[in-house]
Amino acid sequence: MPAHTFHTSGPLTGTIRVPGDKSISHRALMFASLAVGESTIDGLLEGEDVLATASAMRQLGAGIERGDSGTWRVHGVGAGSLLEPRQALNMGNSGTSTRLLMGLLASQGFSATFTGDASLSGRPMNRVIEPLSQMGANFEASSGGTLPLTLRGALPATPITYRLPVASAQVKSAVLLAGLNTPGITSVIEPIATRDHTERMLAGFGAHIEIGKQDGERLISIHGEADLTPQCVVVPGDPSSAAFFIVAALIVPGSDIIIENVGMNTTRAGIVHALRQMGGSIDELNPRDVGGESVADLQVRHSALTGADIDPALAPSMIDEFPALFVAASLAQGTTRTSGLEELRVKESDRLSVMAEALTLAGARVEEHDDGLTIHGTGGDPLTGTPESTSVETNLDHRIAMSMAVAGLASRSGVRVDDTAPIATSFPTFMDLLAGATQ
Ligand SMILES: O=C(O)C1=C[C@@H](OP(=O)(O)O)[C@@H](O)[C@H](O)C1
Ligand SMILES: C=C(OP(=O)(O)O)C(=O)O
Repeated sequence: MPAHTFHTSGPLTGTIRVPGDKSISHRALMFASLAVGESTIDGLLEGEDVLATASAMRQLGAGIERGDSGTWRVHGVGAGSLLEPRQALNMGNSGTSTRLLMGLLASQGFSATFTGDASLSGRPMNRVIEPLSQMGANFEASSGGTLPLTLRGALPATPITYRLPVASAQVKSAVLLAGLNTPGITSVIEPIATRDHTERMLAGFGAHIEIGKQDGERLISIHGEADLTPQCVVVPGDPSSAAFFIVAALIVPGSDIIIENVGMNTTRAGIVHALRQMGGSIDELNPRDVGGESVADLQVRHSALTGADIDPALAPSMIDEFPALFVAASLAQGTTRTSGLEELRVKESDRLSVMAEALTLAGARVEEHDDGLTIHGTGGDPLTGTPESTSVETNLDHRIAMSMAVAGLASRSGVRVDDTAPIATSFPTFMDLLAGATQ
């Protein structure tokens, strides 16, 4: 449990690159494992969550190696030819690995057991158990639908049309992945659009996938049984990781930094809109396309932020960025109100209550509601917490650790984060990049 105290820093300057997108990295490994032949992946995020996906796919029969140059090679076996794992699949801290793989295995003719760490073992799996049971899979789960759980796939599974009761890309993806090895058409209706990497990448791997509308709602249909073709995937930088450096540069006086190669897919870019609404200076340089995804270099300059009412419709496009946004709001002039964020309570930690408590300890004025936080900012003055450095509990949540690290940069007495180890799940180079950018 390495604790670390983050102190007021000099301005963030220079040019940095954040690691590859976590959502795209998981999917690249999974889809390449399903395509018969060799795929390559450049820019893969080598964080613990993605490595958990890699080791699960190896247990399921794929060949996966990292070359010396950092290119990953994946020898896929085919969507209908995965092997029964001999041991439980340990998903660590990763909800995405768990829910997407549950989908994938729901239409295979064998059983698999999923385990995870204390955080993951508290997260709701009924949201995927429900539609996958409709497709014919069987589940033995802890009461309340949590890990550890054992899934017995259905072969053949039954195609369904499923309307998402919660805006979740993981649930959407689980159903579509179950549909890959299911005869017929499996469809998901998405009343509120969520990140669309699964649809984009499955199409790129040659799956027959259609996107349309039904009663004004997004309808995604996959034709099984699918044959995927190997690809050379290039993973763009993760906007969710960039968010910590964007906020840090906005709140630390004198900062002017360039973050290269950041994914700007509109289903992920909500944080940039919200921070601009608060007066943040964020310029998109050199916009381009990388591997079918929009990418830009972001120039971010210190800005006098003002509080704002954040439109709840933005939530799905910045769901993992709210902890960082709350830090920006704590330093803004005036009040920021957020709502529609119930989903934050079922992430690696309850991100509404954990951030409310952590920021309050650090000296921010925060009110917690059922579905959001209201934050009264300092107007740019440093946060003034307890006289000794404020000690924050990470709760096995990487985004809490990194957000409070950023809060420490704008804090009079520093912020002590009790456990920085979870940062390695999504952003293993965070500490080094932060030290380099604030020199
Ligand atoms: O599909 C994905 O890659 C993800 C979807 C989101 O979760 P939900 O689907 O639970 O909203 C997000 O929080 C997670 O970090 C990654
Ligand atoms: C919620 C997150 O990830 P996951 O659901 O994959 O654990 C996250 O990275 O913030």
